[in-house]
Amino acid sequence: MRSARPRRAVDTGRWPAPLANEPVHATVRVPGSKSETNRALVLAALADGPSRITGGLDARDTRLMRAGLRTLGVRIDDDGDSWQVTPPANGFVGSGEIDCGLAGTVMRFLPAVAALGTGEVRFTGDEEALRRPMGPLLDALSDMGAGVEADGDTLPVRIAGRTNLPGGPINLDSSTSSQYLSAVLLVGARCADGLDVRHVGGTLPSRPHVQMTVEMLRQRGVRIEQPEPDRWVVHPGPIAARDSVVEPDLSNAAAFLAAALITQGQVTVPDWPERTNQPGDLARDVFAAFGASVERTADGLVVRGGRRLNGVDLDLSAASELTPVVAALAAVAHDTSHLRGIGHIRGHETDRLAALEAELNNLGSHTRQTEDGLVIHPRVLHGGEWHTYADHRMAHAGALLGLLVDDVTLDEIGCTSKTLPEFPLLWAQMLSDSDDWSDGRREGV
Ligand SMILES: O=C(O)C1=C[C@@H](OP(=O)(O)O)[C@@H](O)[C@H](O)C1
Ligand SMILES: C=C(OP(=O)(O)O)C(=O)O
Repeated sequence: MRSARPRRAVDTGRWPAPLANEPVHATVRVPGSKSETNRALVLAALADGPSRITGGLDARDTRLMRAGLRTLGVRIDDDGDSWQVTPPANGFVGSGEIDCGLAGTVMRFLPAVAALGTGEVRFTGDEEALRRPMGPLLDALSDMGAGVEADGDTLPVRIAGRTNLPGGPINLDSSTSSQYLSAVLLVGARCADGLDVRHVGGTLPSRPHVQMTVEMLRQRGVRIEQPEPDRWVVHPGPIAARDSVVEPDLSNAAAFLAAALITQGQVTVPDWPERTNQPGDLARDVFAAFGASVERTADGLVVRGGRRLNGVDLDLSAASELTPVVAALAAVAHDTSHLRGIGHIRGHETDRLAALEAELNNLGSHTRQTEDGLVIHPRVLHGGEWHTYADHRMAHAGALLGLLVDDVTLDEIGCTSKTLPEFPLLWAQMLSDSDDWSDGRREGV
């Protein structure tokens, strides 16, 4: 049954970033994790029966995932806050085109699913998506026995599936994105010979995301071993259907928590999980390094900004999604910051190292790219246009600086719909809660 839930209006176009008149004091509840939602959808589609997903994120990336799975023959019934996913009775029946938008999880995970089906599927996406790397995944799928046709190492690609995809031993260089590795792990159990995959090449980024894949597979009865740090063995067998509840998106939460640091205020995010594989959880350590107080309470995770923001020296390889928000904080800190281990984010929604260098410097910062990161020398910033490059996290970074710096305007806010269509609304609510809090405080004095 489809819900009659009204569609949210999505803000698009230019967006003057609101200035914080007071330290931000707010509680912000963020919707479900993109990474967990899209894994839960894929695993439900691969499972041996119907599964229900509750609290899944409803945003562009997860809509594209649902649309793509439907193209492959999966039935998804949307019932308000939860979705019932029914795998196709006779295997995936792909013939047609799947739009990946700008979603890394869609463009990497679904070709692996299509490799198990009959027919040929064409994958395409936004203009920016056509620059994101795919080569190592395409080589891996071909080594596993799928038919792969592409002009180069990027979208568009055609995948011709096989119902008895062999799988077996493969080498895969996942140093430019952990998503290739997650993609093959997700389908490994459904291959005739299972999968024995070795990561070969430079450093594997985003290890918590790989661990998220492994644990979600294990929760569904898949036998998966890691005999060496960079080798995973997935035994062939069914993936058990399982109902699941999605955690809040901690990387999206980080943008709101960072508002406490930049304004010396306090932000609470309810339902912060005790234990999680989301790399956004590393924001707790990152914010502490900047000098904030970070505390788990019965109300959620509470972050309080300190009197000054320290410069930081951080390897963000495990949690590179946090880079734009961290870079924004670093730009207004007291000392120079070094962000390392994030060369691969040149292949994210945009080249994030180049984008951050250009946009921070445009506001008066002294920021420079290195081979694998950024060096950010704080300066007094001034207003200006902040280009978002269709990148939701660039928008978060611009909004954050706009709290402190007068006259920052984002050229396009609609890109936040990728993982958080309600970003402008939640940001405005956070500020109006803060005004209420400071009015109450004044009255109370
Ligand atoms: O598997 C996932 O859900 C993700 C893995 C990471 O990709 P990279 O390894 O390409 O950084 C992360 O940045 C992305 O936002 C989501
Ligand atoms: C890199 C990101 O997204 P994607 O899933 O498209 O790779 C991100 O959300 O920061």
